Amino acid sequence: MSTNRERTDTASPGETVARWADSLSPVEAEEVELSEAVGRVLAVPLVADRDSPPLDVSAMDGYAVRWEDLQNRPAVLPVIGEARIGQPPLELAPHSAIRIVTGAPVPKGADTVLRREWVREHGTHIEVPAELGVSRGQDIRFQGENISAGQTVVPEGTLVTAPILGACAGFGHSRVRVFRRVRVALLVTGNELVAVDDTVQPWQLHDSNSWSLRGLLSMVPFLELRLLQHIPDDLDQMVAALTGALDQVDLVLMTGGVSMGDTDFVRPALEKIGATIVFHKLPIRPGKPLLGAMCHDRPVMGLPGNPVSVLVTACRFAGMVLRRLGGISRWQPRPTLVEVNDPEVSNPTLWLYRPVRLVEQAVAEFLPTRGSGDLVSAARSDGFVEIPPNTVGTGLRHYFPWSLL
Ligand SMILES: Nc1nc2c(c(=O)[nH]1)N[C@H]1C(S)=C(S)[C@@H](COP(=O)(O)OP(=O)(O)OC[C@H]3O[C@@H](n4cnc5c(N)ncnc54)[C@H](O)[C@@H]3O)O[C@H]1N2
Ligand code: MOO
Repeated sequence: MSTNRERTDTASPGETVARWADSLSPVEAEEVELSEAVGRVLAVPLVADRDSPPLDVSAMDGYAVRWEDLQNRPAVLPVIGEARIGQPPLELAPHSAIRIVTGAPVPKGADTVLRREWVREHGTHIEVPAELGVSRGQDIRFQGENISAGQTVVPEGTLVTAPILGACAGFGHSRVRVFRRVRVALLVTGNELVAVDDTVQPWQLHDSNSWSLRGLLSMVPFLELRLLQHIPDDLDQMVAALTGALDQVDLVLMTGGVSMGDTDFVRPALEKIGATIVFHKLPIRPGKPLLGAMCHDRPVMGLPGNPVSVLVTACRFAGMVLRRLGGISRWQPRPTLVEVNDPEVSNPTLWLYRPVRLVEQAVAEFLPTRGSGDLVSAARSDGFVEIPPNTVGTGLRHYFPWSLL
């Protein structure tokens, strides 16, 4: 009997979720102060307000000269002035030099800068040695050589990094249009769960999934965890919690209760409130019962409750949905390749996700693991690799760190 009876196409699990993510729209945009912009996602391109550099400037401390005045060497040129940083350009008369500092505007008429260590300095004049090789334009940063006014520095959909924040300031943008933060609800299901600071009986578990997910979510600067709720395995309570959450957020993440047990109420609860199930059960291990649904126009993801399944499905699949909602244009994963030495023959039908530790650049080793309940092996790992069906032996695999970004 097929264990994947609901799957009708041959798309890989990554493609199935990517298609869904692609069908979603990013959240609305808002304008924020530059001081609030790092880690947010640009909703408009960052455009240069003027040329960069805005005029020709010196790249070195030295002397601004005319290249043609250097043609008979040794050349002796009187120093007729000093070009300072933050002051408008001076004018260079023929057969003379102007002392200049790094970043100062190149005087009108000058086309070359001589570094001071290349010439003999005599206070009122400089001597340019015969043996010096200088090209026209030497050590000048030309107006607009980085970018011209009106051109795009980075497109919309880019996460604002430190250099982008700097570029915003450099181009005079004191306020930035970004996508508003993605609002997320985390609904953790299970009667067996107790809080981390509660007494735990042998048949109970401390809720670790909400903490694993909070760890991942807290590293995403463009989201806001609006709601975190523990729900018992009860259909009515799950319906009520889901309905409440959907009113407040852009994405609902649920853990547990999504498999075949009689008390696995995630799917029945979603169906009861009119959700469309986009997929349920993907050919992956761990995390096979993963569920994606649309409810009240909002995506809901049911992550299988086992602790490693939650982490893997969040990083590999929920991350795509989150990045898409957040407005990131390159929301598809961009995993690096690592070499692994796989002692096993992989599964003929399932995509496997195995915790690994990076041992050197682009090389990873598998950690012993007892499967999807083994949070210890995940805690000792740096991330995981994806092993497609029927992939055997040593080779390059896609590596995903424990991250939603
Ligand atoms: N008959 C079948 N049974 C199961 C199948 C199947 O295909 N047929 N799939 C298995 C797979 S694979 C997974 S994964 C699990 C996922 O099931 P659920 O999403 O319904 O998860 P639960 O049953 O609620 O929990 C599974 C496991 O994880 C522990 N858990 C749950 N939540 C937390 C939490 N917040 N913190 C720590 N630990 C948690 C829970 O106690 C269970 O031990 O289903 C298999 N069964
Ligand atoms: O897919 Mo489950 O996560 O194997 O235990």
